[in-house]
Order: sequence, then C-alpha cells, then structure tokens
Amino acid sequence: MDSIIVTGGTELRGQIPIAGAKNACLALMPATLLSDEPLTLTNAPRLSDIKTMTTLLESLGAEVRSMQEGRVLAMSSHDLDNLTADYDIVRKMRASNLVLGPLLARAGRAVVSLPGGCAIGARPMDIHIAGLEALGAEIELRDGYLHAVAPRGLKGAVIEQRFASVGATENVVMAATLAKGTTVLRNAAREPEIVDLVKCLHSMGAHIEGEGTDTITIEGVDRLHGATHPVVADRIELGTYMIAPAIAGGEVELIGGRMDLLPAFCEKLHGAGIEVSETKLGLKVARSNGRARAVDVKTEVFPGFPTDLQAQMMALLATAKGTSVLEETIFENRFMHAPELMRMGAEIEVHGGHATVHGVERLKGAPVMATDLRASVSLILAGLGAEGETVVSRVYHLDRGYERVEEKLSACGARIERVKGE
Ligand SMILES: CC(=O)N[C@H]1[C@@H](OP(=O)(O)OP(=O)(O)OC[C@H]2O[C@@H](n3ccc(=O)[nH]c3=O)[C@H](O)[C@@H]2O)O[C@H](CO)[C@@H](O)[C@@H]1O
Ligand SMILES: C=C(OP(=O)(O)O)C(=O)O
Repeated sequence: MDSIIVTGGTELRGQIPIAGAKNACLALMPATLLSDEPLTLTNAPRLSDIKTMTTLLESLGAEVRSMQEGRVLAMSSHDLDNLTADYDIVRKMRASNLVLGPLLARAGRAVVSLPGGCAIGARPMDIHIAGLEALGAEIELRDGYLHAVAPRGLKGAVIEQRFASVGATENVVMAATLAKGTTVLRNAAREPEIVDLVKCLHSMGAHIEGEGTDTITIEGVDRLHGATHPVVADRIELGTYMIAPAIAGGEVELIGGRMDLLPAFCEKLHGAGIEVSETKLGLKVARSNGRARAVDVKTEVFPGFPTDLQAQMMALLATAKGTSVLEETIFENRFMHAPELMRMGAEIEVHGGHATVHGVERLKGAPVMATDLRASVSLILAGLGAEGETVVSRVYHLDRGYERVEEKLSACGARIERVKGE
C-alpha cells in the first residue's frame, strides 16, 4: 500500500487546477443508462471511484470509453444485458446505488446490492426506496440485494423526502425523467452536483425545473437522447486546496474555483482570517497575518458547510488561535481524523457529534493512518504546516477522490512525495 510523506514548514505559492467533481461524475455516469444513445462527459476527474463506476456500468452491458487520459468518458448503453449491480462492486463504492433509479426507469427492473454501512456512518437507503416506491416501483430486500420492479411502469407522484439526501434526490430525479406524468420532489437536495446532473439531463431532453431549490418538478418524457456534458468543478477538491495555504502560509490560486460552489465554507475561512478573493481564472487564497483564528463550524446540507470539508477544516483549526467547536450533523461517525491529528499534537475532545479543538501553535509530524477519503487529505494538510515529517499510510482512500495530489501540491512548493508500497 502506498504512503505519502509530507515535510512541513514551506509556504505555498502557485496555481492549482481544480478537476471535475467526483460526486457529480458518479451521478452523471449512471445517467447513460437512461438512453440508448451515447452520453459523453468532458472534464471528468481521473480517480479510482470513476474506474469503479466504469466497471459497474460495463458489468451491466454499457460501453465506457475513457479518452484523453480519462478526461473524456464516452458511454453507450445501447444494449443492457444485465440488470444486477453485484455486491463485489457496490461494496467498494456506495455511489454504485445510483444505477437503481435509471435501470428501473429504462428497463422496468433492477437488482442492486445494498451497499451496507461505511467508516463514516450507517448510510441506509430508505429515502431512495420510499421515493422510487412512490413512483410505482415494488422493492423487496432479499439476500442483501434490493429487487426492484415496476410492472406497470413508473408514474409521476408528489414525494416529500424526510431528509434532503443527495443520492436519493439523484436516483428519484433520474427515474422520474422517464416516468408517465409529473413528479414533484419536495425537500430535494440542492447541492451543485444535483444542478449539474439536471443540466446534463436537460441536454438529454428531460423536462425538469427547480434544480438548486428544495422543490424539483420533473415532467416525464418517452425517451432521452444522447448528449455531451462538461462535469462541474469539484467544490470539495477546491475547498481542500483552499485550506492548504491557510495552514502552510503563502498564496495559491485555484484555477476554475468559484465562491458560489462553497458559500458557507468561504465565509468561515474569512472568519478565520484567511483572505479569499476572486480572480479572472478562479479564486485566490492567502494567509498573510500569522495564525488563523478559531471559528465554530456546523456541517449542513447545501448551501451550509459541507461535511466533506469538515476534516480539512479541523486540520486548519488545530493550529488556529483560540478554541473552535465543530459540529457534525450529517454523518454519525465522521471524526476519525481527530485521534490521528492528536498524534501530531492537536488538542481535540470529541463528544458525540461535537469536537472541541483547542488550537496549538504548531503540530509535529508523525506516522498517521488514513481512515477514509477526507480524513486522509486532512492529515496531508496538517502535515504541510507541521514541524518535521508526516507519513500518511493507507492512501488508497485518497486516490478515490484526489488526482495527482502530490503533483498539485509540490507545484506550489510543498515537500511531498508518494512512496510506493507492495
Ligand atoms: C457520491 C456522493 O455524492 N457522495 C456524497 C453524498 O453522499 P450520499 O448521497 O450517500 O449522502 P446523503 O445525502 O444521501 O446522506 C446524508 C445522510 O442521510 C442519511 N440517509 C441517506 C439516504 C437514505 O436513504 N437514508 C438516510 O438515512 C445518510 O446515512 C447520511 O447520514 O452526499 C454526502 C452529503 O453531502 C457527501 O458526504 C458524500 O460525499
Ligand atoms: C463521503 C464521500 O464519498 P462517498 O459518498 O462515495 O462515500 C466523500 O466524497 O467525501
């Protein structure tokens, strides 16, 4: 297994290009299942999760051609010869459950393994199931698999989600594009990845309104056609690299970055004394006034502070002046980076969904272990500002969501290298 070694203490200066969003691409790829014509995605990120989704789509009979070193994904689902998403693939990546809605809508049947829980929480699928059942699907759990059928086809309905789940919104919106009649989805997720998915569905001929608000209305159509769609910028990669100069000092321009993708996050960085400004090419982040200041953070659905940036923010607050309280409201077990940061000298107390962080002047490098995707990168960020060497092991989690992390950071002067494992 590969490790990443970071030697802290160098200010960062330079530019970092932001890739297409993993979480948008993982919803856009299954949209190919809705049409027998080709769907091409441009600005795709090069990540192991994208390879996993490729394997899943291919297992269903779709063709996925990766071009321009993975930047372009040309997909065709002309023939679907299998309607089962196998446990061996789904267990690797929860977003595999996003084939359920499209398969049901196009083929009237789907068998999708339940993904099970993961390190950050239990992550059930009841909201997905309730939404698809409201559209007329009959869904049964047998042998760990969801067996879904729509014997009379899907039919538009009014659906009120008990929580604005990102994945359930994506599954229901995709399924409703081919349902008969109108679907009104209330308490829909408003994340930019949903807006991007709807943009792509529009290009495929879907009739959808209200994306980006809490009510999405979908007028079903008989068929969707092919399209080409550019994947939106990855706001979580963006936020991650915005924190890098905030921790290490210096000034970095994030090419393709936009404040509207991260409104609450940009506000908190500002509150912590970090300068964020718009440039012609993206966003510029600078820390010129010494240590950051403590701020309290509560994770919320969009446009609130994203849970996927909570670990990275904790790494920043670990060396801020004063005490900060981080509240995690989306996942029940998403503070696993705290004990690793404590191995580097951070002073953190975790009580249920709250973490109290007493900022210290400086962290010290240590061997640490990545437990999940965002936890991994938070340890790298912490290492950038720490004294000495930080060795982050188990970085396969990192490769799920960050491409060329060492190259992007070392281009700005960071001392960071990957050591290949067995
Ligand atoms: C591939 C992808 O896009 N992943 C993102 C997506 O995950 P994902 O789509 O899985 O996240 P959800 O919004 O569905 O989950 C949020 C919360 O709702 C709960 N829940 C969800 C569905 C359900 O049927 N029942 C239920 O109880 C989950 O357990 C969790 O506690 O949004 C999360 C919240 O912004 C992000 O952290 C993930 O990075
Ligand atoms: C939690 C994440 O991903 P997933 O939903 O695929 O587990 C993430 O991207 O931080």
